[in-house]
Amino acid sequence: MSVVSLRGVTKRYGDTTAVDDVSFDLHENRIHGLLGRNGAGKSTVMRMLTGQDLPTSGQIRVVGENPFENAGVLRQVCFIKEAQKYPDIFLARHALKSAEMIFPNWDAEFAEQLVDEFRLPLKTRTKKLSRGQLSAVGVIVGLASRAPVTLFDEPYLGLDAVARQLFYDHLLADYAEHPRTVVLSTHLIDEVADMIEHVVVIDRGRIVMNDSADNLRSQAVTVSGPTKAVERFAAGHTVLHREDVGGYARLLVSGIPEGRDTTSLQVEPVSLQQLVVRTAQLSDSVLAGAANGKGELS
Ligand SMILES: Nc1ncnc2c1ncn2[C@@H]1O[C@H](COP(=O)(O)OP(=O)(O)OP(=O)(O)O)[C@@H](O)[C@H]1O
Repeated sequence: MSVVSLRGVTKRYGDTTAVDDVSFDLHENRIHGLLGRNGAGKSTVMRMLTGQDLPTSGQIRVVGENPFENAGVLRQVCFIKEAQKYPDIFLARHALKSAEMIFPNWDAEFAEQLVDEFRLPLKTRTKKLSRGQLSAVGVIVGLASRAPVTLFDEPYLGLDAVARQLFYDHLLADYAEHPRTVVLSTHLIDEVADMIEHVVVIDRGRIVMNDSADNLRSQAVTVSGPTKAVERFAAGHTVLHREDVGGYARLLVSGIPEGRDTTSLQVEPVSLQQLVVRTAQLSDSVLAGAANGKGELS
C-alpha cells in the first residue's frame, strides 16, 4: 500500500527548478533510501512531504491527504534533518519533551535508553550541544516517536562512527518490532545499503531510479578480465563505468548478459553505492553529450 504519493510534482524557486515533474510512491512499512548528489532535490521533496513547503504544481498525498497545514497528517510524520534549530532557551530535555507532546506513539522508556547510549547531556542548552550531540537529539526523536512516516534527512552527519552504528542497529531492531515507513536520505550509501529495501534516486530534480534494492542489485554486474573477452561479455549492454589497465578492463554493466562465455572473466555483484554513483555519472555524460549535439555516449 502506498503511504506517500507524488504525482507530477514540480517545485521552482525563482529560476531554479529544484524538483521537476516527479511522480513516485513510498510503500507502507518499508525502509526507503532517497539518494542523489548535492542539490539534486532530496530535501525539497522531504520538505514538501512534511508540509513545510508547497509544490509549485502537482499533487502530494501523505497517508491519503494533502500534508500542508494538516495537523492530523503531521502528527503521523516525523521529519529529522541536520542542524535542527530549537528555541534558544531549550535544554536538550525540552527538545525531547516537546517531541513527546507531538507524537502519539512516543516511547519514553526507549527515549531514555537512547539518551544513555548516545550519552546525551539532557541539562545542556541545545545551542551549546556539540554537532554530534545535536544530531543525537534528532536521531533519538526520530526513533522514539515511532511515527508511521519517519524521514531522516542526513541527520547524523555529526555522529561519530560508533554513534552512527548505534543509530542503524536501533533503527533496524525497532523497525522489526514496530514496522513503519522510513525514508533515509544520505550520502553514506555503503553504510545504509543493507537496511534499504527500496531505492529512489533523484538527479537534477528528476527521478532516475525507483526500484527495490534487490532488483537494482540483480540488474548489474562488474566484469573484469582481458579486454576483448570483457567486451564480448558486455556486448549489447549499457556500460555504466569502464576502467582500462594494459590489456585488461573492468566494466560495470547494466543488465546481466545471459549465456556468455565467462572463461578468464571475473563476474561480481555490484554494490548499491557503485550503482548509484555510476548511474549519476552516466546521466551527467548523457546530458553533456546532448549539450554537445552528440546525444549519445561515446
Ligand atoms: N529555499 C530555496 N530557495 C532557492 N533555491 C533553493 C531553495 N531550496 C533549495 N533550493 C535549490 O533547489 C535545488 C535542490 O536543493 P535541495 O536542498 O533539495 O538538494 P539536496 O538533494 O537535498 O542536496 P544536498 O544533498 O546537498 O543536501 C538546489 O539547486 C538548491 O539550490
